[in-house]
Amino acid sequence: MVLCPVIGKLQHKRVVLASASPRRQEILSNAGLRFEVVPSRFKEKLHKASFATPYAYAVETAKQKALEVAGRMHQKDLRAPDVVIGADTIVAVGAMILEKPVDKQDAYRMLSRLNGKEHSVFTGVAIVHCCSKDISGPGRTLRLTLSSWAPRAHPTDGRLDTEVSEFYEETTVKFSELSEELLWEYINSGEPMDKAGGYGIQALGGMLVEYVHGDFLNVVGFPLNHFCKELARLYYPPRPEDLRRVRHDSIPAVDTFENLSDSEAGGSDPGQSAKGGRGGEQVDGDRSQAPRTLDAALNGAESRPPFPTGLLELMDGFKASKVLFTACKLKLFDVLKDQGPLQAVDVARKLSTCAGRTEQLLDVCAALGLLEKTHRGYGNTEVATLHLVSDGEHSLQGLAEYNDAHVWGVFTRLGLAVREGADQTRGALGAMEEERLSQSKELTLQFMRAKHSLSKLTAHHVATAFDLSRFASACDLGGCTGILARELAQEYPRLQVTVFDLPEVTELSGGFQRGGRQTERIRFVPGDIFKDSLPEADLYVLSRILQDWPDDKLHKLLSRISSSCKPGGGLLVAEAAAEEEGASRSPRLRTLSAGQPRSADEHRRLLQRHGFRDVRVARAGDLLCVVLGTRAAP
Ligand SMILES: O=c1[nH]cc([C@@H]2O[C@H](COP(=O)(O)OP(=O)(O)OP(=O)(O)O)[C@@H](O)[C@H]2O)c(=O)[nH]1
Repeated sequence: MVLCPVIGKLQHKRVVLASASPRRQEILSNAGLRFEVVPSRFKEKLHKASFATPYAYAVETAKQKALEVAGRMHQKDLRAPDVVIGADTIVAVGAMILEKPVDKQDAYRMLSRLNGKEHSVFTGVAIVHCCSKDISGPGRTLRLTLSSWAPRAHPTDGRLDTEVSEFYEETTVKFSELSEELLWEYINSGEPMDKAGGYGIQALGGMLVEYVHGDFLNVVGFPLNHFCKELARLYYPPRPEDLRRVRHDSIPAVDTFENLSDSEAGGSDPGQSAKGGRGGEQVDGDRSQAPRTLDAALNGAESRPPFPTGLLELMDGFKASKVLFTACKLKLFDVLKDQGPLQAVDVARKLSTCAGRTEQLLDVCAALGLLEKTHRGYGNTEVATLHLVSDGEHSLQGLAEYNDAHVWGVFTRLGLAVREGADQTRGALGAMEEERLSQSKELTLQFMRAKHSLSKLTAHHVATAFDLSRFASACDLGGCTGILARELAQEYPRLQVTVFDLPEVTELSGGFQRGGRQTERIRFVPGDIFKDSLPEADLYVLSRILQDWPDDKLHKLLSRISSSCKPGGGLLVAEAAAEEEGASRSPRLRTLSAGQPRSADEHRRLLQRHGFRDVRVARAGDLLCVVLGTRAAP
C-alpha cells in the first residue's frame, strides 16, 4: 500500500471529519489529510440489542454521525462537502458494549469489567461521498445509493445523494490485574471520561495494558491503516477484467451496493444481499444497473468509460503551477514563515495586495497543500517551510521563479515550435537555453538559482550512487554553481574537483559558495563543453545535461569526453530516470526536460558506443538514474 497517493486522492476534495475526538483529528492530520472538523450531533443512542454484533453497532453509529453532518451542511448552504468521515469506537467484553463512561462510578464499573481480561476494541468507520444535486435536472447520470436520512431533509430544489462506504477494525487488548487503589487513582486522573471503555491507551491508560493485538491507532479512535486500504479500494478501482473475476468470486460487493439484483450480486439467494441492509434505499429503480464500485457509481454504469479524473487534473495543472509561482513571487511563504499564521487581510497588507484576491490565492494554496488554514489564519505547511521559503536550506524558490519567468513563456510557444518543426528533441528547454544565452546577467542568475535548488536535492544521491574513491580528480561538466562538486569533495576527501561551465556562469558562481574545507579542492574553469578543450580529470561528470540536447550534440559531447578521458578513467552520468525504472511518482519533474528520459539500457548502450566498458547503473533518490562507465583502452 502506498500511503501518500491514497491520502492525496482526497487532496482536492472538501473533506469533513464528523468527529469531536481530538485523537481522530490528530491521527488524520498526522497522516497528511486536510479536512475541516464538524462534530456530529447524532445522539449515540441506537438500540444495541438490535445489532447482531458489537461492530455492527459501531459501524452504524459511525455512519449516522457522518450522514448527520453531511445532511446538516447540505441543508445549510445546499453544498455538502465531497467527503464526510465518521467514526465510532467501542469496547466489547463478550456481547457487552462499553462506550464513554457517564461518571466516575460508570468508569469504575467499566474498568472493573476489563480488569485482568482480554477485550475487543472496535472502531466503525463510514466514508460518505456526497453529491448535492438537483434531482429534476437534466442529464443526471449519477445513480447513487440514497441514504435513509439525508435526501428527505431538504425540501424541494436540491437534494443530497450519498454513497457510504463503511468498515470496522478490531483490536484485542488485555488489561493486567489491577488493584482497586490503582483503578481509583486512574479514574481520579480524569482521563477515562471521554474515552470508550473508560481508558486512554495512548496516555496513562497505557500502564494498565498487558498486551495489544492489532492496530494500536484503532484503540485510540481511528484505524488509519484500514482507512487507507479502503481509500485505495475506492479510488483505485479494479480494472474491468478484475471486476469480471470478482463477480465470479465470493468477494462481497461494496457495502453501499449490497442490495444488488441476483445477477449483479452473483449470489443465488436474492434475500442474502438485502439482509445487511446498511446501504439504505436506491434512488433509481433499475437495480440490475446499480454500480458496484465508487468509480462505476460516479459514471452511472459500468458500460460508461471511466471518469477521466487524471485528464481533468491535467487540464487544470497549469493553474496550480501559476498559483504556486505567484505565491513564491509575492514571497508569501517568507511572510508566513516569519509572521504567520496570519489572517488574509493581514497577508494582503504585508504584501500590498488586494485583500479579496489575496484571500482567494491563500485558499487555493491551502487546497493545494501549501498552506494550512486554521482559525488563527493561514500558515505554511511543512512542505512550504522546507521548500518554498527563499532562504531555506532545501528551498526550491529559485526553480519556481525561473519556471515562472521563463519556462512558462517558452511553453506557451510550444504549438508554434511543433508547427514550425523546431528541434523536437531539445523542445522547450532548447529554446529556453538559447534564450538564456542571449539574455541578461539577471536571467543567468535566475537560471543558476533554479539549477542550484534542484541540484541540492539530488547532489548527495549522485555523489554516493557509486564508490568513486578510486578517482583522484573529477570534472563536473556544466557543473553550474558547483553544488555537486561540493558534495563530491565532501564525500571523497582526496578528490580534486573542477567545475567547467560557460564563462558567464562561472563568473557568477562565487555568490553560491558557502566556504568550508572542501572548497580548497574545488576550482571553477570557464569554457564551453562543445568547443573548448575539457580540463584533465580521472572522472568526468555529466549531471542532468544530456537530456537537454539533441542526438547530434549529445554524441558530439560524449565523443569529446571519450577522447579526453584516459583509459581506466570514468564517466558518471546522472539523468532523469525513465518511467519503467520506478520514477513514476515524479512525472511532472521529469517533464522539466523536454527530452524523453532514457532507460538504463539506453544509457548503457550510449556509454558503450563511446568507448566505455563495465557500465553500471544505479538509482539515485526518487528522480535520477546514475550510470558509471570506465574508459576502455582505445
Ligand atoms: O484508548 C483509547 N480509547 C478510546 C479513546 C477515545 O474514545 C472516544 C470514543 O468515543 P466516540 O467514538 O463516541 O468518539 P467521540 O469522542 O465521542 O467523538 P465523536 O465526534 O466521534 O462522537 C474517542 O474520542 C477516542 O479517541 C481514546 O482516546 N483512547
